[in-house]
Amino acid sequence: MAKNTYETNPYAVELHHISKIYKLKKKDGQKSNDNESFYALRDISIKVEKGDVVGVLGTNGSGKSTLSVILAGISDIDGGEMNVSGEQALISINTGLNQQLTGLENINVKGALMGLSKKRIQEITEDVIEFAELGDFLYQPVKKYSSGMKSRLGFSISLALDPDIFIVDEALSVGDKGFAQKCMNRMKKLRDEQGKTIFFISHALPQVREFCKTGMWIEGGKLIEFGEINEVCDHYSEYVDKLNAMSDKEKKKMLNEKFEQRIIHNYKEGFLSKLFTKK
Ligand SMILES: Nc1ncnc2c1ncn2[C@@H]1O[C@H](COP(=O)(O)OP(=O)(O)OP(=O)(O)O)[C@@H](O)[C@H]1O
Repeated sequence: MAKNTYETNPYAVELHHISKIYKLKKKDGQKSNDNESFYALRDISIKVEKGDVVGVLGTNGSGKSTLSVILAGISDIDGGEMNVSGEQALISINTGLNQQLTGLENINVKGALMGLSKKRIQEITEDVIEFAELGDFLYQPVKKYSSGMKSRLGFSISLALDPDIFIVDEALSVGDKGFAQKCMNRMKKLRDEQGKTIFFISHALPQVREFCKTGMWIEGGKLIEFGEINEVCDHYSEYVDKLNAMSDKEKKKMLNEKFEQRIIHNYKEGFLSKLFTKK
């Protein structure tokens, strides 16, 4: 369903009514024919111009990571249409590294999977060695890495692969301050000197305001606002302040209501594709 178009298209990413559905585990006593599923994302449409830097906001469980794997082409959508112009790379805490392989082997596997030449893989390896600053840990299996070290490796590999579209999902939150700053400086260069398209998923609002041009706020799997970054951040902050002012009882009630609204009873495979996908 995801198309990759390289022609002179002003948009890096176009989402037309996309939805993502997860199956819910059966509750005790639930009948086997009561097929319940859950909207992780529902009917989201946006157009992101090439070179835009989009800050993705939303409270826990709102659907940001689900969106990141969809944008990266790792996860399929269940309805709607997605057009992507260019190569994408996801940088996240779960970086998709093979835990059994060493850091160096991971670079080789990634390069080989992408069909790169030996020479290109060698260049990428040198870039990763320089940027990640992992020293001899590169010869150790990734399962022996700390989460910050995995983030260093994942970030460095994605940078070296030089994609057109970066999707950065909370990746800086586990790195130490020095490395996070180094990554931020590099991302600013990608934005200002190379005109890369970046999706930046983060709960760090001051950083989002400073770095991004456009804001995308999702809540309960739905798109609430897509627009100028400071406006979207202001509205999102007001919402978070209101949530914080609620009593525990009110919060619980609201969370349960949000959850209920996302449930699809008697879900039938493929019904969304029929509803939303343009023929
Ligand atoms: N593989 C899965 N199977 C079932 N449900 C899932 C799966 N992955 C995510 N979900 C659910 O989908 C919803 C969206 O999750 P997602 O991880 O995208 O949220 P998020 O906005 O990234 O949250 P956070 O800020 O906590 O990282 C959540 O309710 C989550 O429980």
